[in-house]
Amino acid sequence: MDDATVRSQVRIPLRLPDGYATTADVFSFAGLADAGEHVAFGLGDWAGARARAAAGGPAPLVRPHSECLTGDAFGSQRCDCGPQLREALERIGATGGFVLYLRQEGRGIGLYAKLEAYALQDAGLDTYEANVALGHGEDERDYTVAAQMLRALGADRVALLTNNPDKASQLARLGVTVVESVPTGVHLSPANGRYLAAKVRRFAHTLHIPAAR
Ligand SMILES: Nc1nc2c(ncn2[C@@H]2O[C@H](COP(=O)(O)OP(=O)(O)OP(=O)(O)O)[C@@H](O)[C@H]2O)c(=O)[nH]1
Ligand SMILES: [Zn+2]
Repeated sequence: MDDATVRSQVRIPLRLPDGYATTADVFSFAGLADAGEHVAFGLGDWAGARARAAAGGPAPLVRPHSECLTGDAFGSQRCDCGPQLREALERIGATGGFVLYLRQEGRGIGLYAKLEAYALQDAGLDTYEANVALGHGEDERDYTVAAQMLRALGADRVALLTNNPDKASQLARLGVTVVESVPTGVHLSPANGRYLAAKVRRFAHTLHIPAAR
């Protein structure tokens, strides 16, 4: 795996629709393994958290978040992406760390294919079967760029904010020291129950979904 470098760093004040406000240092990169414009958001005292980790202290909290236009920007209820991103900004802001915003829309198949996969789910397939019916893998994400970004940021010993064991195992294989995986909250909506259940059943996500009443 080749090294990437930080290409630019700029400060952006953030205010979310619910009023939550914070400031992020947003990083771009040169030399990433694919052509995506992946960005890292340094939140809270990320520099202090990084320095403490380098001195053998606790590892900074990092969320590798795969892009979901419908959920992250438009509040789609079909998934849990928007609330997970919101949760990550606040939790990582409190402790200092990074959100890696990975341009892996639709678990790597792209936005148009994800919308087609939604239509197949409306016809009865689960989220993974729908990908396969479209000729894709169940989950096409490769986290090489996430490992490159962490190395470029000087933060390759991390606590991961995720329920997805594949993120932790791929990053560990890529040389990142994953001290622990910290689960996110469960963000159930009227329309995402089957989707969350499929993630638990098929890909061993560490989500404890309350039983339906
Ligand atoms: N193909 C496909 N992609 C989906 C569907 N629903 C959501 N996604 C995508 O799945 C990805 C979810 O990303 P994350 O929230 O980072 O990852 P995760 O695997 O759920 O793991 P966590 O870290 O626990 O949230 C995004 O890229 C979404 O666009 C779906 O039904 N089909
Ligand atoms: Zn989503």
